[in-house]
Amino acid sequence: MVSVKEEKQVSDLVLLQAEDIWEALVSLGYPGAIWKLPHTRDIKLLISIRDGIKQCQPDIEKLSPGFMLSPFHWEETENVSFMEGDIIITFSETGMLQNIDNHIGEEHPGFKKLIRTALAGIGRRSKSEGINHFMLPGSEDPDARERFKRTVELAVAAIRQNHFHKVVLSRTKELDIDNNFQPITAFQKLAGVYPHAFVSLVNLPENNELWLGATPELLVQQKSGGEFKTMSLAGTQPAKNENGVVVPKYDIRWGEKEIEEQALVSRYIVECFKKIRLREYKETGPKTVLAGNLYHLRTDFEVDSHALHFPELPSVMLRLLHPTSAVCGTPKTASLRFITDIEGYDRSFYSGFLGPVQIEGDSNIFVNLRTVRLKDKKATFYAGAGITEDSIPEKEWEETEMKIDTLLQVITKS
Ligand SMILES: C=C(O[C@@H]1C=C(C(=O)O)C=C[C@H]1O)C(=O)O
Repeated sequence: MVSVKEEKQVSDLVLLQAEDIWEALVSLGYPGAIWKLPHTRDIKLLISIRDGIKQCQPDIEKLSPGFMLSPFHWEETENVSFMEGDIIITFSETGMLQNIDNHIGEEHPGFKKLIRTALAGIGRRSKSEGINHFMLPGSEDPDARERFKRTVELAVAAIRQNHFHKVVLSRTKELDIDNNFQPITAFQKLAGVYPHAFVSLVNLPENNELWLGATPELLVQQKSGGEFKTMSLAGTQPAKNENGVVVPKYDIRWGEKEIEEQALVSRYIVECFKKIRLREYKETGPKTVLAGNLYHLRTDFEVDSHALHFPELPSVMLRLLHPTSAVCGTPKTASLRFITDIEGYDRSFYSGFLGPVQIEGDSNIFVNLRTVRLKDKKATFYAGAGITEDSIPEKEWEETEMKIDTLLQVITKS
């Protein structure tokens, strides 16, 4: 028998918005992720109640519905972090609850606690206005720019000595977070502003951190109908002119450096296909694509994995692709060694991969770019730039600033 109180709870569920459930899962310490796929309207929220964050092999085609996450430093035989989709909730673009897919049953105490906490939070809903709550540091680390430029100079010298062809060097920018900053509000804002990106917010209670991002780069997509997709994305220039107006795509011209840099990523992907003797792929591009405040060059690669009777293609390719030369370099081993020795910090989940697996039969794994880690009242932004023989250190620094601005400009603007 359902009690009157419980009946009321069920009817109240429709009142719940994404932010109510997000706040509840964070306060209860459940791992979870909320995301919006490019070119879709729905927002999905996944909560892992029973097992916390598991470690497993990224066998995409064999996994149950969940959310996968890996740091940059990951080798093909290692496990990745995986959140089982105990509860998967769909919200409309405006945050209204549309569907609850509950894999643990209505009577599960964890589920009941989540709903009770979320319902109690309705009254405390945050306002989406005025989220300008990052505190810019009074004086930015004056050495950061010079340090980064020195690493670029070292990379260019190593390239000229033929140690490798390309390396992606990255850095961080750290800001203090005000107590009123709401990550979920920032997520909603990014999801509204960047329809072409994979926008996500991930709660990792074991690490006491959240990751928020709006990445333009797909690593591996596998649809239930057999469509497999990956892409090479590189080459960067600002999308707006000096007057703040977006320059139309057809007016964008690319220099030799960017064309070569992106071609190296495409070549790397083709090499991965060659390793598994896969010749039946469709290659489209390169074309100019908008990603927030930036333009990039992109080539799409598509395969029909059903026609090839190759169900394990997504996990085979994930293992071959990561880290691609869009975030690491070519050749892989030498550029990775250079990053480990010279970059001077731990990338953590930045330039790793993340995304939903087997949700309604589809898996969408992205490269974790344009991302910020929220931890201990500090926001750490991450960005990198592809270094080739022709790199100019000052321009590479500016590129990382622009990439950091993709998030910063949106989430600090009220
Ligand atoms: C490394 C990043 O971006 C990657 C590097 C790019 C480049 O070097 O031009 C462009 C897009 C991404 O593949 C980043 O956003 O931090």
